[in-house]
Amino acid sequence: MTATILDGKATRDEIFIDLKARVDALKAKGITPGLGTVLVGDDPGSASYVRGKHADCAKVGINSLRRDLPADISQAELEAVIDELNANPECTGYIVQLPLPKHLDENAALERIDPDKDADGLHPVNLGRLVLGKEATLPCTPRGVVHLLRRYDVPIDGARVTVVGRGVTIGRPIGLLLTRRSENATVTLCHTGTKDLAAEVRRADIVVAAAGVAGLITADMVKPGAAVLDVGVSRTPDGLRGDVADDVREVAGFISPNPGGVGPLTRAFLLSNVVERAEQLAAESV
Ligand SMILES: Nc1nc(=O)c2c([nH]1)NC[C@@H]1CN(c3ccc(C(=O)N[C@@H](CCC(=O)O)C(=O)O)cc3)C=[N+]21
Repeated sequence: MTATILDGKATRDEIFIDLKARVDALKAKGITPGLGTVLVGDDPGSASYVRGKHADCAKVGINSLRRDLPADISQAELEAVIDELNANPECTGYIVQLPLPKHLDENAALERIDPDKDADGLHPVNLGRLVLGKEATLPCTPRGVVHLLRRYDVPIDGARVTVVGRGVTIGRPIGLLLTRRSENATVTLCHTGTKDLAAEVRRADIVVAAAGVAGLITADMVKPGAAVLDVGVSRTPDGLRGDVADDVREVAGFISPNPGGVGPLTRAFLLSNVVERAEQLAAESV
């Protein structure tokens, strides 16, 4: 058996068609959504991700607000830029690109973002609202995972999901989405303290690999027919590698590759969060 590919780029293109129509409708009412990015320093990887986000904005008609800051900026200077975006009516939502240089206090910076402008959905207020089941801006990568599964009709209700990795962008929050009544999955969260990772992965109908360890998930660990989403990424001497070994596609029923899987959807849902916020503001102003 060869797995069906969960195609993140094709799915992203579908989402963009919908977003573009919604942005056009907002523009007809005199509202143009704007996505801000705050990039500190000149890490080539981070710069390339930020470029990608602005290229996506251009595709759907969202304005871009770029704030590119030198690596040696002080905490106070960074927070002044955050305050400016919080106050700027052109900015519907924004992100502070992570990681920040080590001398800066990342949590203090993230908490200073206006929760209503938190396009990542990673502000403590939004994560707290998600835990409480209140309306919240949802984190982009978990939204991407759920959307990709639904797009390819992978059953989620009642499924056993094993998540590998406890990072803030995906591992921690994805269980909060997948265990809502609307998804109804049973989720196990594995990490470096897990005693028998292979056994936990082998029981899963859906595996979300987000550990950032190249090739961690091997074919012998995967239940035949399972859906395997490769979300982790590592820089290796051979280039960028995902968490999922190549031969898993001979066992899995569905696989989301990396690159070309969840990554493009993370970016699409960043824009989606901005468009949703602009629609809320438009509804409030009538
Ligand atoms: N505040 C913040 N929010 C983030 O969401 C955030 C961040 N900081 N810091 C870094 C990570 C990484 N990340 C990626 C998003 C999309 C791709 C992506 O689209 N990748 C393409 C390949 C790269 C490309 O085509 O440019 C793919 O998987 O096919 C990758 C990585 C978001 N992050």
